Amino acid sequence: MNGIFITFEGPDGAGKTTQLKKLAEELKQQGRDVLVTREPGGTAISDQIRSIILDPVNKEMVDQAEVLLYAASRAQHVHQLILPALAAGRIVLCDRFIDASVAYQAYGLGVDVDMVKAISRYASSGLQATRTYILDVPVEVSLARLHHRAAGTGVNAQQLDRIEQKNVDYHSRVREGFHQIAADHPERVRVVNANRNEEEIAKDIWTDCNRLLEEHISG
Ligand SMILES: Nc1ncnc2c1ncn2[C@@H]1O[C@H](COP(=O)(O)OP(=O)(O)OP(=O)(O)O)[C@@H](O)[C@H]1O
Ligand SMILES: Cc1cn([C@H]2C[C@H](O)[C@@H](COP(=O)(O)O)O2)c(=O)[nH]c1=O
Repeated sequence: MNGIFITFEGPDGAGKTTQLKKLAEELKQQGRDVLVTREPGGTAISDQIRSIILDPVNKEMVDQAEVLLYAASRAQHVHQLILPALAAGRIVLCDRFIDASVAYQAYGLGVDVDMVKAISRYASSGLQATRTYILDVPVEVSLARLHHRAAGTGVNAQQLDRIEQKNVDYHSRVREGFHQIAADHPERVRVVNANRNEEEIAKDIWTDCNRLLEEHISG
């Protein structure tokens, strides 16, 4: 694996996609070969699984099915898209990865953490991110951003996806999960205060990413 795998994590509406796009633009301006992708999704099969997972109609989905569907989507994504891109030396920027399963399914739903990690490891054949940016904001802020974005596109609260519609307690547990992940993996994870304006956040990520790229080249 010659490429670099960078993931963006954080609660729904924290601003991950906004920051991922900004970083992708900066890297492309440097002439780097960048692949932007997301989970669940990234391939045709993974996107079909995404539709099932997030469809608000599927309210009766049991926790086991949810864990396995995210893992199935990830398995296809990793093997069909991410690993070949990394083997070709590309920089892969992924909107969510295994940490999301740990935060949402383990901490959010209460599924056993080691079980979620083991299933994720199997799905991804042990692939780990080189660097993970966790965008951290209070839950009220991320949910307000989410609703504001939805309103801007004419989407009402009932039309939010199945996970976004979960209650504040659930989203608070997810945020705690991300904090625990950061504490467990200080070498890989950078927590970014996302309760600031977009440019300040982007500057911090860019500074860290540049350092990472230099280490990668010299190492
Ligand atoms: N720093 C910021 N300050 C205020 N608003 C922001 C900031 N960053 C992003 N937003 C806005 O918040 C909304 C959510 O941003 P974005 O889609 O990037 O979040 P996300 O974390 O990718 O969401 P999701 O979890 O649903 O994928 C958008 O309307 C975006 O324009
Ligand atoms: C990978 C992954 C994602 N989720 C959740 C997190 C979000 O609520 C949705 C994805 O929607 P987004 O708008 O693309 O962020 O799915 C999860 O619960 N578990 C996972 O492994």
